[in-house]
Amino acid sequence: MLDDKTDLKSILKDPSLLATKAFVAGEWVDADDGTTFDVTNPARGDVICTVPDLGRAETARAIAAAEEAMKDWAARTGKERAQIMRKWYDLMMENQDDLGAILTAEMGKPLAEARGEIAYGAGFIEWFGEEAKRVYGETIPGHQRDKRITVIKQPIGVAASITPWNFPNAMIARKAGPALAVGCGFVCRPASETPLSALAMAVLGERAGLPKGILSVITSAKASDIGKEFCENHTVRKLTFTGSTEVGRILLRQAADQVMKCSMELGGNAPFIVFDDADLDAAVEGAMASKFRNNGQTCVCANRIYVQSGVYDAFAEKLAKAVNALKVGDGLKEGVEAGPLINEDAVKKVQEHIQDVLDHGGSIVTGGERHEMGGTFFQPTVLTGVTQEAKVSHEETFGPVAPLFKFETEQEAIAKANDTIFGLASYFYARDVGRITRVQEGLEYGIVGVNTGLISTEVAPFGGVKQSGLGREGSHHGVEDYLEMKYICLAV
Ligand SMILES: NC(=O)C1=CN([C@@H]2O[C@H](COP(=O)(O)OP(=O)(O)OC[C@H]3O[C@@H](n4cnc5c(N)ncnc54)[C@H](OP(=O)(O)O)[C@@H]3O)[C@@H](O)[C@H]2O)C=CC1
Ligand SMILES: O=C(O)CCCC(=O)O
Repeated sequence: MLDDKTDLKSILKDPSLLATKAFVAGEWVDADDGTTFDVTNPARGDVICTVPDLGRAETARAIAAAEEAMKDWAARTGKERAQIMRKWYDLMMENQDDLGAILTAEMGKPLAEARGEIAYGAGFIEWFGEEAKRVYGETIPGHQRDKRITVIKQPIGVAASITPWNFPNAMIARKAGPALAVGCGFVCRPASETPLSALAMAVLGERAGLPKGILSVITSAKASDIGKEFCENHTVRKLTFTGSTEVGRILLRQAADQVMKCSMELGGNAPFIVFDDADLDAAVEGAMASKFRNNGQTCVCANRIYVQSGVYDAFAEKLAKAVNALKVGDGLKEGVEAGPLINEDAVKKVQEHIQDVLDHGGSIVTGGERHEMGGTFFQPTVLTGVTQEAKVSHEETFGPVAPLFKFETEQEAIAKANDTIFGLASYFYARDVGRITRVQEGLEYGIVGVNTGLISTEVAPFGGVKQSGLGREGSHHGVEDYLEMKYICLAV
């Protein structure tokens, strides 16, 4: 275990996984101009290491190399690609502890969660490697006697990704997985806060036998330059992004100039509804999992908790008890369940949302302040008496704040849950089968968790409706975003 003075490298079983150069066109490189930027540990505030600050020129080289490497990669059989991806999956799982420690150090989530993310991320590599063998086409009865119609699916071309800091491994894995599986080249630009997990994945990808140039990792401090290169470079055929709706809109506008295909996994504002016939203990367990996973910093975290009036007080009391039991601290230390927030801006947003609830007549049941550990640690918080006028009912808090709204009827709960521009994940707890059916059908969301707070898995299609995004990631549907359909009409 890392004590406060030990450096990260010294606790890794394989210190070579802590790569500090960028991976471009199959080479480990510095920036052309030699510049670097710091990667810091949000729990301690200290610098872990520096990485190269690449720009558009290096990104263009990575894109060109991906195009070149694709010629052979796409020509291989699905099974050949699958074998390399399986090896990559195995290496990720064999190195789960080290990858987890690197992830915790740069991002802050507790080690157990970080190891869980490695398994989750590796799962996408395994799943999509298997799918490589199942990129099926179609035959369609001809429209004239002498016509034969077939539909084949081909890799879309070079795919580029931009991903956030909250899942430094899994968000890349669920984009790289389908792209590489179907034969695309892949260039990723990890968040500037968390480049180390991406580089460690590339180390293992190289060991697994991914061909030179098929995968590049662009470390950079300034995202907008790399985003522009991705959108303006004519070799890139696909942009896949996870992050805020605001940045998603910018990228969609930029990508429009060359009519680039885009997948967008954007912000959420997940409602979590507890009906009066719910198993309350199960609902509290689900709310803890959904709300406090990654310290509230996921796009599928419960953001608004609606509780029916008959069980409101009992639920609030049980939830506050569970929240008070959470152990906050440095994620690299044993038993910690909630780490720091990613940065000071995140703390300010949490404070603003809490103050706004108080200004609208709500109250704090527990938490509400910076944690005594200082830095960006924040007390897990429960708020009651929250109304639709509060900011938290319209904006993602992205922090450990559980705001409880009261409602009376099923129709009211559905209407309030849908009263948002977002439509990613939603959750509800109930036992009446008629109610369960009506509510799951009535929620305008891409994902509905019924009597569960955990919905993430590589085997299901993850994605949102409304302004939460475009496309689906995971499941057999996940490869479609990286394929083009070609219709062939043969006269015989
Ligand atoms: N849907 C989701 O999964 C996520 C949602 N969010 C939401 O967004 C809020 C802000 O978080 P934040 O991390 O700043 O999210 P952003 O959307 O700003 O960042 C996500 C990624 O996009 C990059 N980026 C930022 N601006 C541009 C640009 N102009 N062109 C190209 N890439 C860009 C970032 O780079 P860099 O790291 O260098 O800034 C990062 O890699 C959160 O509080 C949360 O509400 C955040 C993360 C994930
Ligand atoms: O917050 C996000 O970026 C979405 C990932 C969460 C998940 O896959 O469960």
